[in-house]
Amino acid sequence: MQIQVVGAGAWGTALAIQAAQAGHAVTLCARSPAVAQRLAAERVNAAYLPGAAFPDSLAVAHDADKALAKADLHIIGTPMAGLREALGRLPAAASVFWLCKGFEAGTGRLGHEIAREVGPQLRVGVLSGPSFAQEVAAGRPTALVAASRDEGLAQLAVTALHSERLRIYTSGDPVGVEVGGAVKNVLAIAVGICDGLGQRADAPLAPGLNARAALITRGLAEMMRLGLALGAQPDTFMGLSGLGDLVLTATGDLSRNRRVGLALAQGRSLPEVLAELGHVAEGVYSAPTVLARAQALAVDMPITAAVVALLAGRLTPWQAVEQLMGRGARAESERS
Ligand SMILES: NC(=O)c1ccc[n+]([C@@H]2O[C@H](COP(=O)([O-])OP(=O)(O)OC[C@H]3O[C@@H](n4cnc5c(N)ncnc54)[C@H](O)[C@@H]3O)[C@@H](O)[C@H]2O)c1
Ligand SMILES: O=P(O)(O)OC[C@H](O)CO
Repeated sequence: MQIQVVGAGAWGTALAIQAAQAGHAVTLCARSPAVAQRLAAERVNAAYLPGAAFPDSLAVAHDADKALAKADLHIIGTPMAGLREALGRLPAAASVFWLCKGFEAGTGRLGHEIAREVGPQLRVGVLSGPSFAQEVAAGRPTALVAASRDEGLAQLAVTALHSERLRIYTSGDPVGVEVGGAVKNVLAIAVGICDGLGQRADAPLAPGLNARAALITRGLAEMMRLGLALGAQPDTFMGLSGLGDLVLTATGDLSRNRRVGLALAQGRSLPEVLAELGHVAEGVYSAPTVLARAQALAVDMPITAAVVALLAGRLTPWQAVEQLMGRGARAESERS
């Protein structure tokens, strides 16, 4: 297969390497000609994925390269903020998967909603699941889910990427997979804040491991409530893109979203933390849109609401703990 990967960040680069190792003709497209030139010369993406050498079969190009219109499969590895533009540049009936996890800031759209607006004839799907780019690039065992309403397209992702090191499961519920990927990032910030407070020597009454487990579990309940209101299937949230990715991102220190939360708990400012991160932390940009969509559907998301207020500087980490712990009692299984 001819595969085009647009977006040469950590994740786009890792999957381009995987697909090339699986024997496909892969072109990794960087945003600027200068970056494309550097990647082609150095054969490694030192800025975003150091240490992962490019296989010989991996070509590098600049986005505008016309030859890329011929690809059998397009993979968009930009952050959510670049998805609309990247979709808009594809041929009308192209087959495409995106890797970004979030709601579009401003419009509040999920990827499949953007695709419906930008390219109604596109064959579309989302690839998600618990996956740190560094581990995938190093060939460490990983499982992902390729979700599309077009079963043939989901199988195309299997053909492109499935291997002994990277299992690709299929799903017919792109809405559930997208909601899981977007909301887990916000929850990972919350768990990072919780764990960060727990690490502070000056805080004997800080939240600990019990609180972390409670946040993950009640966060999953929030994710499901929003997903069901948006038309997702409940089982999806127990799968790789729901519970699986939530556990990985909330507890794994490779997570950028978790690291944002850990740093905020140490009293650092958000702009300072983001400047140091050097990579995208989608939860920061998605949190307000997750909350806005939840509110429009009368879905209660108290953890998300606390993260939004905290990121906006309206709440301190300690006040967020007090606010969440001070809520009235309720049944565990309440659906709204
Ligand atoms: N890194 C991971 O482990 C991982 C795993 C699974 C999913 N994801 C998701 O994949 C997406 C990309 O993440 P990443 O880790 O590769 O990001 P990254 O921060 O490593 O790289 C981002 C890349 O996108 C480019 N970029 C930034 N803004 C852009 C825009 N508006 N339009 C086009 N390109 C833009 C940057 O130049 C850079 O090449 C995110 O939505 C992330 O949540 C990441
Ligand atoms: O580093 P994060 O927090 O963006 O998470 C990366 C992946 O989404 C984990 O599956």
